[in-house]
Amino acid sequence: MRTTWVVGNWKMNGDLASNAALLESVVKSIPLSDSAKVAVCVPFPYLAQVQSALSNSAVVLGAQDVSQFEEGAYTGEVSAKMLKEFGVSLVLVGHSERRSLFGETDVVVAKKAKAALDAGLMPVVCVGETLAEREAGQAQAVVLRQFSVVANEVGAEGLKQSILAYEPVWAIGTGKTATPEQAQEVHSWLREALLELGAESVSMLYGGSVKVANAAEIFSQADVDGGLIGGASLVASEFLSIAEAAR
Ligand SMILES: O=C[C@H](O)COP(=O)(O)O
Repeated sequence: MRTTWVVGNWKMNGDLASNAALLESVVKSIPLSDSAKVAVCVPFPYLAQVQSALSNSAVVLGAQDVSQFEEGAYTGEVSAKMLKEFGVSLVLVGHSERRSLFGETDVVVAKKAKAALDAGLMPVVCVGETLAEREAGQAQAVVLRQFSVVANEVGAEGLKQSILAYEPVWAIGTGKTATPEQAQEVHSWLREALLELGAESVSMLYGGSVKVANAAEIFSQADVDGGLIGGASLVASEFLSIAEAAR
């Protein structure tokens, strides 16, 4: 039985006042026992604020990145152990913005997933092709390469403690969503790869311009187990309606 997740990624947005208002609306509307799990991945400086706002709620606290290193002279880095101390349960690794803007390679992403797992965090491993790669017919090769580097690092047991997220780079923040069929096709490639490793129960999310209008149809695809939501996670009513669509 796969778990359905709706994970909000605030990216580099928010401030103390708007976070408080957003969380108040989200927390009061998410039932303590829910068929879909809801999480928010927030910027590091707000972890303490959000941890406190989410106490006694079913909403799970997540971060957007984690260091591949455990501890030491790594200026600017935040370790998995530090995230744990603030009640973080899951962490995004390999988001396309980290890969393209901050030079994270497949190997670095895999090490981050391993560091998260070693500290007892659930990595949300993001994969996805660019428009140029899709147009060159390379989507399958790219996504499976990104997946397999992580799989080799963490093994089947590590994958079973992880979530996968397929985010076509061309659909992120562009308003251009993959069609439900395009999303399902990529998810089916990944599901097959998971099956070969005996890890087919891993939840797989779709991300990229998910909105209230398209969420239900995307989530109804056979291999889609919810969504990774960027822009729409900053508006309580939209995020809550998307969570509703996942139930
Ligand atoms: O992590 C979330 C994704 O990058 C999707 O962002 P978006 O919903 O704003 O397109």
